[in-house]
Amino acid sequence: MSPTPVKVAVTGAAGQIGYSLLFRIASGALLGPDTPVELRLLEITPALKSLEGVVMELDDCAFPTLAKVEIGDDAEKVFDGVNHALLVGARPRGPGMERGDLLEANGGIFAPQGKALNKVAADDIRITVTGNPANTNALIAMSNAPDIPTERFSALTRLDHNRAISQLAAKLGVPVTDITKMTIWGNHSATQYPDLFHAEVGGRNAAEAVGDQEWLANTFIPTVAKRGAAIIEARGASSAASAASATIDHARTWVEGTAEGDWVSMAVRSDGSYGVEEGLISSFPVTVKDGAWSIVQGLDIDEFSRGKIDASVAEIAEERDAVKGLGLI
Ligand SMILES: NC(=O)c1ccc[n+]([C@@H]2O[C@H](COP(=O)([O-])OP(=O)(O)OC[C@H]3O[C@@H](n4cnc5c(N)ncnc54)[C@H](O)[C@@H]3O)[C@@H](O)[C@H]2O)c1
Ligand SMILES: O=C(O)C[C@H](O)C(=O)O
Repeated sequence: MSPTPVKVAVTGAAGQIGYSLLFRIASGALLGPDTPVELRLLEITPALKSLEGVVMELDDCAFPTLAKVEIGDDAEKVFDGVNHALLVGARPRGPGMERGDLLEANGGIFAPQGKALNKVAADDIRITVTGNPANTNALIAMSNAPDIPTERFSALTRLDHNRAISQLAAKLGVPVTDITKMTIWGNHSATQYPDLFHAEVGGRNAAEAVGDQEWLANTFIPTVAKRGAAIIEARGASSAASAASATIDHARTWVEGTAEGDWVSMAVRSDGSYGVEEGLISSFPVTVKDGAWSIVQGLDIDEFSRGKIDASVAEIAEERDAVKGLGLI
């Protein structure tokens, strides 16, 4: 095992996602069985007692890869020297709420956290925002961390990506491992666009394999895009274990890279690719190599896809304008 632990910060560590995420990270699911991990857990003061209980449980697992756990309510202390920051802590959506309702409540969390990361994180810091509205929270954190390269900020659309793979696999009766090149474009919200025109099933174009535009437009897309709401409706609480799992998938791909001939979905700062306004945090198909992501270039976007991407990006721009109005960026 390598001697120096990798420092992984998790915010909202006493929450629902945290309760699944921490045990996965500690057991090596993020960085593998040979890399010790030091967990740095940030919570608000009233949640620290509950977090102490979670730490007792982490201790009781005796994970060989867990080198140390530190907890606290001071972002500058918790983020000191961290290599990965998984920003989960935010107020989740309740029944009937849209993600936009969360902008103000959660925006105030991500500006100070961006500032703290800017001040004390390690030089190789990589930041993944899971807390909603994830794209805009990532923009807020990024805008408040001028010394951290913008490509180190990302927001989670891997859960949507995984949901899209799962729905497609079920429709075609194939294993999820047959599906490659899935893309989620745009916002982690109901406007997101899960794209089957570039996905492949066993090497064959997915939209052609489905051969049913009606299903694609009126079942597949809304099922994936509204899955978060369906889970809230069914569970009375937002997705947690699947969100934690996707957060691990996202951060692990960032470390390990994408498989040859495949890509993943990540919400990252747009460089203007595919007509997405530069500077917005939007989901794209990306490949990852040596710890750096690149937006997949050269995909043909037809009129149907263009309309869907534009609608979701327009929503991200509206959120950007709203947080600008609130002085958060
Ligand atoms: N991007 C995605 O795919 C995805 C999926 C599921 C959930 N989410 C979002 O993740 C977030 C967390 O969900 P959850 O179910 O774990 O919620 P939760 O309410 O169970 O936990 C959130 C935790 O964050 C903590 N917190 C609040 N403000 C904080 C701050 N300033 N610093 C540190 N911690 C803080 C709270 O005390 C709480 O323990 C929500 O915003 C939810 O909507 C995103
Ligand atoms: O939809 C939500 O508010 C929760 C989460 O973002 C999800 O997609 O499950």
